[in-house]
Amino acid sequence: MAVELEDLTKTYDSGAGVVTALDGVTTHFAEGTFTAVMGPSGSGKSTLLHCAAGLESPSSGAVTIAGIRLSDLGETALTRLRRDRVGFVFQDFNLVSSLTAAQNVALPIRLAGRRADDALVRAALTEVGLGDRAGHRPRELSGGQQQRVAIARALFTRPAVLFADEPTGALDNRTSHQVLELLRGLVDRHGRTVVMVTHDPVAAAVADRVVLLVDGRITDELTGVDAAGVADRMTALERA
Ligand SMILES: Nc1ncnc2c1ncn2[C@@H]1O[C@H](COP(=O)(O)OP(=O)(O)OP(=O)(O)O)[C@@H](O)[C@H]1O
Repeated sequence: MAVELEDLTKTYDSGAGVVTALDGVTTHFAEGTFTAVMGPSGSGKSTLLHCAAGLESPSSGAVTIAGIRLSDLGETALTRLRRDRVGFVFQDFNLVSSLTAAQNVALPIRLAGRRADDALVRAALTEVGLGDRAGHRPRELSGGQQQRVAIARALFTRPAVLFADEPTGALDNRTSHQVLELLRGLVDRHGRTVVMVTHDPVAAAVADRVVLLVDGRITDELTGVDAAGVADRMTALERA
């Protein structure tokens, strides 16, 4: 199993009182599968992704990535696991504007004090269809191409799972489609594991499974549905 979540809770104690962002989430993400996480605004989607990726620690419950229980790790081991076993992409790409695509892909490895092999960097860019853009800086690339560089960077260490928080949120329909096709292909052809938060039923329908979150709880799971089916379910949820 790539990722297992066991009775996860997460509460935030802000000035205005305690907010329960996750309220007993148990699920798993199998290797070589593509899962979409959907739900109304504030339902806990980003919190779920951050806890599952080890970016935030849950208030209770357990996260296991590739058989390693995160709560068993000290700070150094957790940092290493996050760097080597977890990939993360964001809505706004988070590339360094002064660096080329190749340098962006190599950056996490270099920050870890290691050398990134040029041929491997080029292979990572080729895997996302950008083998000929290695020397381009982000401003010389389209939004979709920038997101593909971010995906190449996230996958460079061959992580057990790629988490994506609204990866197509800043892209137009056509470019979104290309990024979703890429993610689908990474799962189908390379056996990667992808977990993606999205608001878009069209994006969710590309996944194998759609997990629906409401008020920090998983209320439903859909498989084999098209975009209209996902949209209908979301509309029903919002009316409920
Ligand atoms: N750092 C924080 N401090 C306090 N409350 C927080 C914090 N992060 C999230 N929350 C609260 O936890 C709940 C879940 O937030 P989360 O961002 O996970 O939802 P979401 O489903 O990703 O929302 P959206 O679709 O709007 O991005 C919300 O009520 C939010 O206000």
